[in-house]
Amino acid sequence: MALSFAVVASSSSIMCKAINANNHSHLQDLSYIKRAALISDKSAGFTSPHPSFGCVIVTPSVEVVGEGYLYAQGTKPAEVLAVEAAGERCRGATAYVNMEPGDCHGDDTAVSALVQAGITRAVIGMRHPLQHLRGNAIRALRSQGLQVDVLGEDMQSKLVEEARKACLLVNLPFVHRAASRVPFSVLKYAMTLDGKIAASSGHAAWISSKLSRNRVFELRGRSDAIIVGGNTVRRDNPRLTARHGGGHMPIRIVLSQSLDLPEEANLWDLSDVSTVVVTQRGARRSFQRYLASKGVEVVEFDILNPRDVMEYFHDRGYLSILWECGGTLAASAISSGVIHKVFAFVAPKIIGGKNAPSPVGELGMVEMSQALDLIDVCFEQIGPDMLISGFLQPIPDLTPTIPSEDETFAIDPTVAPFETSIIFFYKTWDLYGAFSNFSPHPIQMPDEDGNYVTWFSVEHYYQANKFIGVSNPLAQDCIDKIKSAKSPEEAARMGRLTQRRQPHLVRSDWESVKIDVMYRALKCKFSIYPHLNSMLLSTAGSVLVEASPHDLFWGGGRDGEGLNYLGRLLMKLRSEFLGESSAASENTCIAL
Ligand SMILES: NC(=O)C1=CN([C@@H]2O[C@H](COP(=O)(O)OP(=O)(O)OC[C@H]3O[C@@H](n4cnc5c(N)ncnc54)[C@H](OP(=O)(O)O)[C@@H]3O)[C@@H](O)[C@H]2O)C=CC1
Ligand SMILES: Nc1c(N[C@@H]2O[C@H](COP(=O)(O)O)[C@@H](O)[C@H]2O)[nH]c(=O)[nH]c1=O
Repeated sequence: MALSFAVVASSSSIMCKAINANNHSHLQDLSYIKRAALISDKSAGFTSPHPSFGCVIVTPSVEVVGEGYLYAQGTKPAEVLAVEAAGERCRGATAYVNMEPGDCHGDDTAVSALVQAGITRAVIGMRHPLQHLRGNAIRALRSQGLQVDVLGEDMQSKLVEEARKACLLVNLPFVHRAASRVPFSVLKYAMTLDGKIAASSGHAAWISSKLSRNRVFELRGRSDAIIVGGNTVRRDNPRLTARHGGGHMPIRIVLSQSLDLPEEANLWDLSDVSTVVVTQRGARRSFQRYLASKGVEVVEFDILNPRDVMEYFHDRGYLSILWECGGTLAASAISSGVIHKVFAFVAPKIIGGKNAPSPVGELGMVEMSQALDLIDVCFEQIGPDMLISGFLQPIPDLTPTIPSEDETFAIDPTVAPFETSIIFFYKTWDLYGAFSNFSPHPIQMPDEDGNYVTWFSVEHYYQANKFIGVSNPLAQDCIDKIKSAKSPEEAARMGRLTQRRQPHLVRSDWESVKIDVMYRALKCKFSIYPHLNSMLLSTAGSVLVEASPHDLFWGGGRDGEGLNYLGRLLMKLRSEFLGESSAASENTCIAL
């Protein structure tokens, strides 16, 4: 009897231990997934726009041996960096990633890095939000024998939901991109305790404290664009730059129907970053020309409403927008349903004033029951101010809009999508992202002395070529900087900024040679990567269009008014590849 009791006792304690151990490892899993989400956010504010990926590698003895995060599109994937850091200790280890790797370029760098390193288990915070990538990496990892646990699918609990939410939040702009046709938008304002965003004179500098305004610089640095209305430009003459030291600068957008804007304004100074003025078709044409002469881009709309404007910027690839307008435009944006989150800085000050403006103008509501309730509200004290933030709309649930793993297709040149008669491509994360100059495919091109030089992407090579052959040493400096730019986006920014600020450094024949420069770079790219070559060939019969709504030279424009030179060059190459193998003998690049 005593013996059997002892047996029962010991088997139940073994069971308890097993449950505790399971629970413990479950909690560990969640803490490492949260860590992956946290580190994935490290690149926010440095480059844009791109999704955030983080990877943490943990050994069976529960030691973190490698971590990595994606710095920008086109840089080393988080998984590769983490595997490199962990080295041999990857064998038998678990990789935690906040989001399923999304290999949009026809290769499978992230997946193969994990497989080849000997990782045996992967825990994934969420499936990739984009339909054409969703499930691919999970399937590939499983087919290579890894145990793959996806939060919310293979692991479920209240705590799992919490960790999954951390993963969703860190990529919220990207989740929105997958779920809707407008970018993720945040309305930010600073108001006094009595709810005014300016005195009745319109004076507003400053309501919130310096500490709060520094936080605004950070918010700006995490956004792709900042929007204000015409009145704020007239009244505040804002700069709207992210001045918290280095990092990414969002573009500035002004919405003005009348275009009755000042001739001199800080926003027309483009030395740090560009400005786009969005207006009603036909408004003050002479002022439009004036702005254009200063390099300010003007975009016309038939009817200027926030939803159309947001759809346009979505098509331009913007993921997140910060609205820093006054109450008039804020009300219009909220009514149009394009604002997703609010950041309200409340300063302990009272200014009074019957006509002093408030953060949100007329919404047409008459009863408190109509008020919009914020979701997931947070309160944070910043110096003397209180920051209240919350969502106006729930986080999109992608599940119903995205087919299951089995329904999605791999990028396979033989299947239906390539049969459409017009194939649009633009951002690297899109289905045909590998056609973009920004896709991370290094090329080797001969320099002026015929020596082969490696460029991280076609965009790096193209931007650097603007300054080649110019005797000024600053031009060579610029080439060197572009060459070592960490991402194609950074290379583009450097090249465009130098061209704008120091036009004398641009080679005099640039306009006449740029198409050829691009052609040679593309030819190299599509010659040396067999999977890109077959993807290009598989589009035979379709028109290729770079779906840039604003680049009217390389892209197709909003309504097909663009010259689409990038699409044309790709189609020319495709004909050459299809037509003759002799083209290979003329190749000006070597295989990598
Ligand atoms: N404390 C704070 O956080 C902030 C305070 N402010 C203060 O707010 C005041 C300005 O507020 P407000 O007048 O509301 O300024 P807004 O920034 O909201 O500008 C309104 C203007 O936006 C343009 N607009 C374009 N499309 C639309 C549309 N669909 N709906 C509405 N407007 C559109 C119009 O410009 P146009 O007339 O050119 O056609 C309109 O007059 C200033 O005193 C400023 O200092 C401003 C921002 C933040
Ligand atoms: N007055 C006010 C804000 N106002 C916003 O900041 C803009 C000025 O930006 P900049 O020129 O870059 O410093 C201004 O046009 C308006 O959009 N913001 C705040 O955080 N706190 C404040 O008290």
